[in-house]
Amino acid sequence: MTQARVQVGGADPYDVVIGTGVLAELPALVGDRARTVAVVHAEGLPEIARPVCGALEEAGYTVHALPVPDGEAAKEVGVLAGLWSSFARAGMTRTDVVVGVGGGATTDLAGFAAASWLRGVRSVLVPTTLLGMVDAAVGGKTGINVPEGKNLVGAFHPPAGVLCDLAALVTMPHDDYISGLAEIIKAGFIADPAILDLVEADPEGAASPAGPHTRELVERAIRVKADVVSADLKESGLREILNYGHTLAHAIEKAEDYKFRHGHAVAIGMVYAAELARLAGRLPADVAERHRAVLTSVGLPVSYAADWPGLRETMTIDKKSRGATLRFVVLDGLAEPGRLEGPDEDLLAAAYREVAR
Ligand SMILES: NC(=O)c1ccc[n+]([C@@H]2O[C@H](COP(=O)([O-])OP(=O)(O)OC[C@H]3O[C@@H](n4cnc5c(N)ncnc54)[C@H](O)[C@@H]3O)[C@@H](O)[C@H]2O)c1
Ligand SMILES: O=C(O)C(=O)C[C@@H](O)[C@H](O)[C@H](O)COP(=O)(O)O
Ligand SMILES: [Zn+2]
Repeated sequence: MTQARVQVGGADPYDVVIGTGVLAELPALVGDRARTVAVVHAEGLPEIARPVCGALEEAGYTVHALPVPDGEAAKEVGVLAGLWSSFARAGMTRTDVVVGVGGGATTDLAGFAAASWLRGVRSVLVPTTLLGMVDAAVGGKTGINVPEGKNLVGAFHPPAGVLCDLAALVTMPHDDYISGLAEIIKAGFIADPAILDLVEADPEGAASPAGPHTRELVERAIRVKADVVSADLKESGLREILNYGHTLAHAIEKAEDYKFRHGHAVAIGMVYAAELARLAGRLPADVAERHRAVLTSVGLPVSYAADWPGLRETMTIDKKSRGATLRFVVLDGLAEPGRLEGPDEDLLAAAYREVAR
């Protein structure tokens, strides 16, 4: 299978390589200044880390495989502190490299460990989930959760490269695969409606790594993300569009003690954002309804009913807020993202009723 390459621009450009056999590029990305490489991976997935460690050992590096808890449990300060200790014991210097292998939670943690160790060492990311490939590993957002909220501690620290081996997707649990589709569909609504057409034409195919359009969906979503972060790495404006649906999503994840899949929360959050825009008279009803239809067609949730005051309170600390002003990414039409600033409380609650019904 041929490989595709998407360049991410900015001060330190890098490539996202998509295909099979991509690990052959790993030693070149780690580079010849490094001696030691820390390979951070989920403890339940040693088989995923093995070829990565093997490729590095064969290239002559001293490799330390560092298992961390599976999934979201990795994004905790105690786990990060454990990695710092491991880096110290491994004698990791500024020319050494961190490689993150796994889902978005693992690469978010590994990226932040690299960003914070010695004030920043090189990282290379090898995402092994759909969500990791199309979103988490691309763009340089790294971080961990704290009890007060999702991703509240982190850094912008772009990797030196991202290697997406599509063969990894076949072992993914179905619900985690579907979770990744939510971010692909997000890319469709904010920038590339051809994604929505592909999913709608064959929802069953879209929901499987063996589907006929998997590669195209992955590539299109990566291109959307790469274009945006190339223009605005540090989220001073444009990059906020990638946060579509995330204001409520992150509040749901916190309310569910981070046990709710990220993409599932984003699906509900996008329906909420669409309802906000519809009720504000900015988005036609059929586009709002299209959110429900396309998300439901692949098995994603579109409703959620829990304590509204609690969710509302959590949303206050969203990173897009400025002072006391809550700000949402909304759509004024398909692929026409805008902002809704300081919506009144009645509107916020009314949109939530549409999600909770
Ligand atoms: N940094 C960013 O820009 C960004 C963007 C989107 C999401 N995220 C973050 O990404 C995380 C979600 O990522 P995710 O959906 O990959 O979840 P995840 O990292 O929790 O992985 C989901 C599950 O899949 C398992 N897994 C990973 N690869 C596998 C494979 N090939 N085969 C079988 N099982 C495999 C993992 O062990 C885990 O149990 C969230 O923390 C979210 O906040 C970050
Ligand atoms: O890359 C971005 O920018 C995004 O917002 C992508 C999101 O899908 C992702 O979940 C991100 O981690 C959320 O960022 P946060 O700044 O709201 O924590
Ligand atoms: Zn997300």
